[in-house]
Amino acid sequence: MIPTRQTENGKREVILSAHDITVAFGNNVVLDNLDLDVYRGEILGFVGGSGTGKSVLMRSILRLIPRQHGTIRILGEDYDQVDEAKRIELDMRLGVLFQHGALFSALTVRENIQVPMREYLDLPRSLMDELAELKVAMVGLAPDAVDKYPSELSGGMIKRAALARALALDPDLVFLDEPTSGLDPIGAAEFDDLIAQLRDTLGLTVYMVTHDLDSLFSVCDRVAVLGQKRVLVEGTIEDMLEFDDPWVQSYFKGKRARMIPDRDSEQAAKTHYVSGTRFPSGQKSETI
Ligand SMILES: Nc1ncnc2c1ncn2[C@@H]1O[C@H](COP(=O)(O)OP(=O)(O)OP(=O)(O)O)[C@@H](O)[C@H]1O
Repeated sequence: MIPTRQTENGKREVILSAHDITVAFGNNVVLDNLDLDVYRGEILGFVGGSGTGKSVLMRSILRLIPRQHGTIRILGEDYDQVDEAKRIELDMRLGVLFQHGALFSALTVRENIQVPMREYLDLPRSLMDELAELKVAMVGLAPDAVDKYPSELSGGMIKRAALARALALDPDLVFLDEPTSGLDPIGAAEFDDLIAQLRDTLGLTVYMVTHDLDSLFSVCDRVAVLGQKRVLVEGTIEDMLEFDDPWVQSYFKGKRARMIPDRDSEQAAKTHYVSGTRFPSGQKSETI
């Protein structure tokens, strides 16, 4: 089931729309007239070969790098056409988790989470403290993690703390750049579960750049594949498996791929997996 909010005419609400996006660095055209829609309440997995431009697209959407052409609409508003006040309002609707967490090492978890609050809001310190503690609980960290420095945290805890910071302003849409990279299989599966839980409880929309097949199979409602400088195909995992393209076929059906668990039935719990991949949390390793 894809939990999406419907607009009044019954259509799924597009929360982010990238249209006709072209990004080039000198003569190196990385994205060429790319189109992509993200729907409210979904987890979209964004995949593609190394160097195809996944990070470039994410950074372009976030206006961290310029584009030559194209329109970005967030919550129906054209990012380039709105006034400064509206742009700030839209920025507050977005949260970002960069690839290695990117926490400020000189700040505690509490202070890291409060960075966006200080930037965008004018709140009393006691309220910011309460909010930081709430976010820490929300991402499944122990209460005492709030006053630790990043150097005192494990890799998985850093990802959670960075997610807590991305959630600091209660965004509608979060961008996650390879959130499970560097985590062990159990930590990665737990992180996937957390993302799915936040989608279900907060109605969060998630744009996730990933190489992690397990995340794609277990939590993504939809997948988009970047190739040939554009979105080559988008749809369900089943759509990917049927799509006639050598890269897509080898990615989703290759040695590292596995059977699709039936996510809507109890059979999922019994699904056997190809050796070498990780398992949804709560399942024991079982190989065929
Ligand atoms: N700031 C930049 N200046 C010049 N070229 C860049 C810049 N950022 C990215 N590129 C180029 O854009 C292309 C796409 O890079 P990008 O980092 O988006 O790939 P990716 O799909 O995220 O790869 P990976 O999966 O390996 O992280 C590469 O050829 C890269 O060298």
